[in-house]
Amino acid sequence: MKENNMLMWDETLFKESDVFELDYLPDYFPHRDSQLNAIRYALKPAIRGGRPLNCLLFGPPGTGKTSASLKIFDELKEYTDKVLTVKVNCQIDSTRFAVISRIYKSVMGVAPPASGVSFNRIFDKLTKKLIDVDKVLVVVLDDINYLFYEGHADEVMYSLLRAHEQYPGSKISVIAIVNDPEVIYGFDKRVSSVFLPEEIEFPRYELSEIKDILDDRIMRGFFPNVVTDDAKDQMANFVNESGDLRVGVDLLKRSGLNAEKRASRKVEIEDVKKAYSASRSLYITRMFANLTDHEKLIIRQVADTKEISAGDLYEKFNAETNIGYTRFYEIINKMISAGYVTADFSGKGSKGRTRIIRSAFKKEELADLLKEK
Ligand SMILES: Nc1ncnc2c1ncn2[C@@H]1O[C@H](COP(=O)(O)OP(=O)(O)OP(=O)(O)O)[C@@H](O)[C@H]1O
Repeated sequence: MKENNMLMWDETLFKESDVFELDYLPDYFPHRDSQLNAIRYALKPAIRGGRPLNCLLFGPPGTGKTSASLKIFDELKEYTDKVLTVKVNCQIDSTRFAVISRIYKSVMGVAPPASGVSFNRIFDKLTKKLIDVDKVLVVVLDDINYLFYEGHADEVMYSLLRAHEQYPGSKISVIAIVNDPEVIYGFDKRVSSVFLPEEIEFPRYELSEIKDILDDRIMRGFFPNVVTDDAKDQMANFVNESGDLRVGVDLLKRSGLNAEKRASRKVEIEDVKKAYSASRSLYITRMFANLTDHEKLIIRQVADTKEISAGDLYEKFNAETNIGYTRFYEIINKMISAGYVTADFSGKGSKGRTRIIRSAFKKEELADLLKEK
């Protein structure tokens, strides 16, 4: 009898669609043991009621920084009730008042009044509560770079990290999450002298690691044998272009939905290819939002050409910004290590070997983002 490859109306390929949601915290969290151990070590003093060490988790997008901290929070809560944990998404809460309101709400169980009350009043109530109940507070400031844009980073960090000076007995520590570790050089001295974080790097995942993580998600999320081997390989190769696991999780979901749309019982390579442009544009939009204006300009200048020598690019960049060679090289090297541009040596240059820079993005992929600038 011929196998029925068509899906009935009430059938689905998804066994557990929650595992493809971005806030899903996976049980299986491989290839991050050293990072998880480093966070455990930093938070250990909290178990004895002490103030934990501060941490700086850094690495490219989608490398598990947020998930790793949340997993350790879960572990910690199983161990002790001495610790309160809060995650603040600084892209959403990007002012001192917003950050403290978020923490207040989590600790007190109610939001502070939206107006007519000062930061100091709220902070005062919050810290007194922590002292009263004798709890340690660990705050994750996710995407902390967003606090710098309007100049709130120092005030937020200062308030949290020096709280014990004003309120003896309060114990607050911070886990700052960021793509680019250079962010710590942006803090003012009063903050950097107390932040002194454990720096924990989250490197890009390798292809074999991506495959391993995606396989586990497929096993949990889809019914058996739904995703073909070709489709799996295609997905892993796509994710490997950016190294961003978030693209992978999104790709799995969209590919499954594409297959269902065709009423197919299998997720095939065509479903993955069709899904990829939406998943990739999600990645590019997020990547772009995290760049400084100078970095955006370089990305645009490289994408405008098929390829450009490093010297010519410097001249174009310098003409618009007046920025010198050393800083230009720092920015370009950062863009290379993030994988946003590539650099190959060519034998051609008039002064010997020259670096040829190419964009990792097509001009069209950036067009909408660049229009906003
Ligand atoms: N080692 C891993 N095992 C399983 N899933 C992972 C792993 N690393 C990342 N993921 C998944 O990838 C997605 C992105 O992870 P996460 O948000 O923790 O990354 P991030 O480094 O904090 O990203 P960003 O810098 O963009 O905020 C999540 O859905 C997460 O479940």
